[in-house]
Amino acid sequence: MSKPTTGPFEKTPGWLDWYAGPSKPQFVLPPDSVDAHCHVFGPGARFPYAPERKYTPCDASREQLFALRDHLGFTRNVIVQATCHGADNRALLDALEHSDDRARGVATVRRSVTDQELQDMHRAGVRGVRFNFVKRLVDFTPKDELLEIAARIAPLGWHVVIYFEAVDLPELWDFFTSLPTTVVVDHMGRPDVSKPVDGPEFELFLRFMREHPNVWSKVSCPERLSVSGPPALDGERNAYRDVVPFARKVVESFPDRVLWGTDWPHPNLKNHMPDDGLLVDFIPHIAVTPELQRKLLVENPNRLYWPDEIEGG
Ligand SMILES: O=C(O)/C=C(\CC(=O)C(=O)O)C(=O)O
Repeated sequence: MSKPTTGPFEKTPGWLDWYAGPSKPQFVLPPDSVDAHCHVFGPGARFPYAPERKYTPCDASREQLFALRDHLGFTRNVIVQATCHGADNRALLDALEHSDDRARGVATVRRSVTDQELQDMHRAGVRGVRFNFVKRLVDFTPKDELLEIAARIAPLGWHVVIYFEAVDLPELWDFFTSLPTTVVVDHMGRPDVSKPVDGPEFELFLRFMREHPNVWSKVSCPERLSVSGPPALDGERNAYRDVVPFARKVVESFPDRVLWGTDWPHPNLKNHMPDDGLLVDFIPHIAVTPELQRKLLVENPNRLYWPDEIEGG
């Protein structure tokens, strides 16, 4: 893979660039595996970062993303709009349009989006919108605006991706459970993994999934959630051990509603940048049988993002 660059923008101080030259995973991904959570950033010279952004990243182009996909052994990507591009989805759409139908997208839209724009996004491969509740990343959007958007994208067969911190789930519960679509949670609702896996905080998240069969979860981002590591660096193939019980619990409790993604290029990590090859080697620790691995990496994401290809779908 080529090396990270930055365009005309100045990166946020302390920004960690994505890892150039990741290792080859030891874990061989099953055929047709999908990296179901990743981003493109810019390049800023072509797709400027949004004025309202809370961070300025290092560029991460579609070519670099697709090179990583091939290097790791994935077949497809789900590219999620990141907040540094606000509701300007041009970089995302450009990536989808140049993916050979090997990528789908999750966009960010405002209530001002037109029906024509939604149709065009659908044609390009967008299949969902993301509602972000992480306060360091976005300004507050009123719930009535989000509900209006959800009602407009539901007839397209799209879903809603939600990103929030575990402590905020009680307050957001009624809103989340009123959404009319499939709801996909980013990174297991960001549990505090220094708390017990069978404690009340994570139990609330499990209850959220148990009681609401339309709720799915990405069991991604151990590098973001881990407190005690060890990091996926220097050949470590047993990384982020403190996250394993949480992700494994979700995979085993809801095998048909889980997704996994690299989260490349890993925005806003503060302490290290993982080697993405070693991150893939995290997967067999949380999906411990070939059947669970196939559901997580192949069947579930393809059912959600490429349903037309599934017989009878
Ligand atoms: O990439 C992620 O999933 C997580 C992010 C960034 C993000 O969501 C965004 O900018 O939209 C984070 O926790 O900073």
